[in-house]
Amino acid sequence: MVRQKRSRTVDLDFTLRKVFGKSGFRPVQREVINAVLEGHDVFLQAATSFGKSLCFQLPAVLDFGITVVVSPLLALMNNQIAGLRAANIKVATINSTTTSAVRTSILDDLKCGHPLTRLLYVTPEYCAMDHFRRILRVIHEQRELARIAIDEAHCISEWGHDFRPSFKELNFFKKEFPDVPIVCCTATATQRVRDDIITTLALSERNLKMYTMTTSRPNLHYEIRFKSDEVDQYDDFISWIRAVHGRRRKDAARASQLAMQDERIDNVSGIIYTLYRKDCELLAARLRDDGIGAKPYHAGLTNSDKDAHLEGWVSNKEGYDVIVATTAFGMGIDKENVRFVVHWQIPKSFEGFYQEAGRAGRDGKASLCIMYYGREDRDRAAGMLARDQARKENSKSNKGGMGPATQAAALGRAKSLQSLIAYCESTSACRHQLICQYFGEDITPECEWACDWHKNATALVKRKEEGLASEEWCSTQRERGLYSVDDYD
Ligand SMILES: Nc1ncnc2c1ncn2[C@@H]1O[C@H](COP(=O)(O)OP(=O)(O)OP(=O)(O)O)[C@@H](O)[C@H]1O
Repeated sequence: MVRQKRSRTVDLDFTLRKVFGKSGFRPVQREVINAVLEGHDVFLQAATSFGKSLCFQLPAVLDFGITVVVSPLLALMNNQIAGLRAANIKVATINSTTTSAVRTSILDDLKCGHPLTRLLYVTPEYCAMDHFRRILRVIHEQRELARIAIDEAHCISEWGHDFRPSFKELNFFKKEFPDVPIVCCTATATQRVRDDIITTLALSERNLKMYTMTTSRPNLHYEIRFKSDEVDQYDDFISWIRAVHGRRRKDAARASQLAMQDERIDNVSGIIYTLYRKDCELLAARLRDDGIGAKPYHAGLTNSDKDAHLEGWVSNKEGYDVIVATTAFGMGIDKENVRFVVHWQIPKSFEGFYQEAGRAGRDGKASLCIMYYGREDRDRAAGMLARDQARKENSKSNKGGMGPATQAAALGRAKSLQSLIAYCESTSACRHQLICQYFGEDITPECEWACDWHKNATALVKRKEEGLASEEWCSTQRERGLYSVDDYD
């Protein structure tokens, strides 16, 4: 049911400034926020760093009742919660790291039916728990369940059909509380994924407002650096980062500006993504040996190490300039001054690549996204995907055969990697254009020399010829089983 429209311009602008400390809305944010406040279900797809979170956070502060935010990753929850707490917003999270005393006090607040908590961050798995559902019913009876926000909503389609089935069970919300609006936010959804999310959540077209904006990020400079197993790309990277530090040091005006802002010359904040945990540790250690403040981040670290590394990096602490991470550190992480994102190998999906590269340049300043691409790594990534797929097919939950949605998701994953390979191998189109094309956008995105093709297409062709192993070589190596892979995550 659409709520009656009321004049709230003053409230919106006031809350934006006073609570969130922002001077104005970005394009389309106001429109989306109004739709949310009017009680529509909202599907918001927009580029990384667009400011999608504000579209459910501001209504949560302004409106009455509680907003339940379903979020897939702990790092992402913690990152958003830290920002909200800094703005004095009453926010809570219940997840595997919440202590029992804190959990009890949050649950006490919820159980009364009139919670003081404005935003509650939970995982989809927690939403599937009976005791939590009982509490939600109490809050709903008191008409205090304002809305459900599903952050990174593409996970419903990417993960819900196999390894995190609780995403699929989020259909519980519309079944039990059809009058409670749902807001879905994502930066990465193809048409198939959008349709899948809407069907899974049972969002009705009558009350649904769709906002699909461009994925283009003109301030990101995309570049492929071709490599083969024969060459250690470390030398290339370390020369590059040292050159960046050197330029900052040599430029007297820049150096004194940094000194005045109490910033270090070598605080060039960045992320390096690797597919394997062992690379993560080794690379971070190697960088530290070479004087670069680098820390690892992967699922095998203790929670306290992960928190310390994330916190040090976010606060620009010395020794924490570069995070070397697996995909455990990706979606949604928001830090404004990330000047580079490097993919040490090709990731397993186009969406993953776009999400991870999207951590760069969130302050709107030019930032570099480098991918080291080798055909041997391509074959390893394909091998991983095939192995993941075989595991899923053999898993208990698929004993009766894979359903059509599960099959479509599997096909989607294979297509995604194929498209990313085509992106890396391409020497005949703008990288921004290729990204938009993948997400189904029929536009020519802005690219002011912001990709390797636009910078020098001839040099790109040459670098590819010189840098990659030949297909013949890769196929013989494949036949000999040389690209089998270790465990990763
Ligand atoms: N109107 C605004 N004015 C200034 N800054 C804003 C505004 N709206 C959002 N931001 C800031 O933009 C940054 C990115 O916002 P947010 O994290 O919500 O991005 P997102 O769209 O969810 O991106 P991603 O999909 O990459 O997670 C945040 O630091 C946020 O505070």
